[in-house]
Amino acid sequence: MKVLITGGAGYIGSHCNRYFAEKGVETVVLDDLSSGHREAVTDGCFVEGDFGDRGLLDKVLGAEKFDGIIHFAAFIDVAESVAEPAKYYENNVVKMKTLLDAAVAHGVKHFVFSSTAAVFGEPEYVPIDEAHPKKPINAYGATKLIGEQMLADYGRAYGLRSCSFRYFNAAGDSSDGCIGEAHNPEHHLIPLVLRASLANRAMKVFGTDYDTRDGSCIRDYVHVEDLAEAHYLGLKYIMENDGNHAFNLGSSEGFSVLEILHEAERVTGEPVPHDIADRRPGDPAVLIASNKKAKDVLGWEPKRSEVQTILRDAWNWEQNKKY
Ligand SMILES: NC(=O)c1ccc[n+]([C@@H]2O[C@H](COP(=O)([O-])OP(=O)(O)OC[C@H]3O[C@@H](n4cnc5c(N)ncnc54)[C@H](O)[C@@H]3O)[C@@H](O)[C@H]2O)c1
Ligand SMILES: O=c1ccn([C@@H]2O[C@H](COP(=O)(O)OP(=O)(O)O[C@H]3O[C@H](CO)[C@@H](O)[C@H](O)[C@H]3O)[C@@H](O)[C@H]2O)c(=O)[nH]1
Repeated sequence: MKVLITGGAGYIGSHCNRYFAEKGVETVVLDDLSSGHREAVTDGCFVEGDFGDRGLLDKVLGAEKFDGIIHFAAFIDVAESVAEPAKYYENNVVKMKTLLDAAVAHGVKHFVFSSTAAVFGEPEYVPIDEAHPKKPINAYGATKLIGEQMLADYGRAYGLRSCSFRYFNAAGDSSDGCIGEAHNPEHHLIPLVLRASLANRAMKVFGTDYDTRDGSCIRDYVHVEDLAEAHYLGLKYIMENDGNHAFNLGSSEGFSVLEILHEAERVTGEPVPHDIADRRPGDPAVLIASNKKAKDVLGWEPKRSEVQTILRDAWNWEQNKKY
C-alpha cells in the first residue's frame, strides 16, 4: 500500500507517517515546511512543496499509483484565522480543492482528512457525538467544515471515498522521544505548562470564571500516537467500505486547565508557575468527545490517552527536544 501524506512534517502528520511506515505502508510526505520540520520526517520519501501546486501534484501523483491521500496540511491557529480569514480560506479550502481535483484526476480513491472539534462551535451538549449540530464560530472551524462538505460532494459525484477525523485536543509526543510537538509560536496548553516548569516562568491560565467544576476550561486530550492509529484504521475502513465518513476522536474524558497543571506537577515533580488571566476570546467552556462511533465502527481504542501518559511523553520531549 502507498499513501501521500500532506503536512507529514508537522506535529500530527509526522507521527502518522511513522505509524504507517511501521505498518509496512509506503509513504511520500509532501510539506512546504511553513510550520513543519524536516527532521520530523523519519520515514518514507520527502517532497518539499505546496500541496496546492497542481503541477507538483501531477508530477508526484502521476509518477506512481497511490492508494490514498492523508491530508494534514493546513493553517491551524484559531485566533489568526479570525484576524486573517483569507489566508485560511486559501490554504484550507482553495488549495484543498486543488488537491481533491488532482486526486480524482489521478484515480486516487481514498482520502483521509484532518478535521477538528472546532466544526461544532459552542457545544449544545457534551459529550459531543457526530450528530451534534455543526456551527463553527471562527474561520478555522468554518474552513474545516467546508473541507468535510467538499469531500461529501466529491464522494457522491466522483466516487472519492473519505474519512474525516475531528480531533479534540491533540497532545503528547512519541513514546520513544524521537519526534514531538514543535509549533512556533506554541499556543497549546500542555507544552506551555511544561515549559513554564522548565524555565520557571509563569504561564497564563485563561479564565477561571467559566461554569465548570473549578472555573477553568475543560478539554479532551487525545494522544497523538492514538490519532495516528485512527488514521490507519480509517484508511483501511474506507478501502473496504464505500462512502464518506466522519468520526470524533477524543479520549471522552475532560480535564480542566487547572487539573492539567496539577497533573503536570505530579508527573514532573516541579511546580507550574502560573498567573490567572482573562478569558481567551472564542474558548468554549467545555469540549469533550464521544468516541463511541470510532470505537464501534473502526475498532479504535485509545491506548496512550490517559492524561498521565500524555504528560509523561510530553515532559520527556520538552526536556530532550530534537528540533
Ligand atoms: N493540533 C491539534 O490539536 C489539532 C486539533 C484539531 C485538528 N487539527 C488539524 O490537524 C492537522 C495537523 O495539525 P498539526 O497540529 O500537526 O499542525 P502543524 O502545523 O504541526 O502541521 C501542519 C503541516 O502542514 C504543512 N503545511 C501547511 N500548509 C501547507 C501547504 N500549503 N503545502 C504543504 N504543506 C503545508 C506545515 O508545514 C506543517 O508541517 C491540521 O489540519 C489541523 O487543522 C489539529
Ligand atoms: O497558555 C495557555 C494556553 C491554553 N490555555 C487554555 O487551555 C485550553 C486548551 O487550549 P489549547 O491547547 O490552545 O487548545 P484549544 O484552544 O482547545 O484548541 C485545540 O483543540 C481544538 C479542538 O478542540 C482544535 O480545533 C484546535 O486546532 C486545537 O488547537 C483552553 O481552555 C485555553 O484557554 C490556557 O489557559 N493557557
